[in-house]
Amino acid sequence: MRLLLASASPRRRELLAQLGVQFDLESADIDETVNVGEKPADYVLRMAREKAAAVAGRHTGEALAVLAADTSVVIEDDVLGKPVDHFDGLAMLARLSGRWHSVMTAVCLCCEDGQSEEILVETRVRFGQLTRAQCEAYLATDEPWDKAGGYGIQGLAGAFVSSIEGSYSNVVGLPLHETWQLLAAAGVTTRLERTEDMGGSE
Ligand SMILES: Cc1cn([C@H]2C[C@H](O)[C@@H](COP(=O)(O)OP(=O)(O)OP(=O)(O)O)O2)c(=O)[nH]c1=O
Repeated sequence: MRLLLASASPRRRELLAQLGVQFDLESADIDETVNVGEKPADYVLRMAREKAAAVAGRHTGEALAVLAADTSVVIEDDVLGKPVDHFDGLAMLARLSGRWHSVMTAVCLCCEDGQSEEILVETRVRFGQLTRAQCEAYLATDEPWDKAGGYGIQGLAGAFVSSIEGSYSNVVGLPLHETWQLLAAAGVTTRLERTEDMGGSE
């Protein structure tokens, strides 16, 4: 079955490729506004579902599965999306400094029969105490702007992280273990289900 990744995120593309699965890319353009009173977990699940549905809707009747995901940084039940400007980015880093927060990624897989499966994965992340100068130095790079919470654990901001509990790939945008399980349950084979190359490496 053909697999489409409904994403413009280079991180998601790289993570899905890590599973050794064949896929094509098509980005979904949806409204990412948080509804009034909406819980963070409900929000990320809705976003992943809407991204998958937007792309699946362009391919009705075709034999394919659509995978989409959404990642948000959550602190005190507030969803931190991508910073809109310097002050927003500074406020986010100041809020995360010296504290634990959650990174939630929801993954939705829409199959050709109209069925969809969703998962929500939460990783706890703690930042060490950051000075204003360190935050400013980070904001002077191009890392924060396309990332939830205004940081990328896979880049310079990896140095901000003093502890992590849970999946690392989930923070980067796609929880590999859970996505593998979701794909396998839907019959989408990854490199880990193929045995034809085994046995020749002694
Ligand atoms: C917290 C964190 C987020 N991120 C990224 C993952 C996501 O790409 C982005 C969160 O925004 P998303 O809206 O989840 O994704 P996106 O807009 O980049 O891509 P698309 O919707 O097309 O799939 O933040 C990191 O790369 N590293 C991190 O440490």
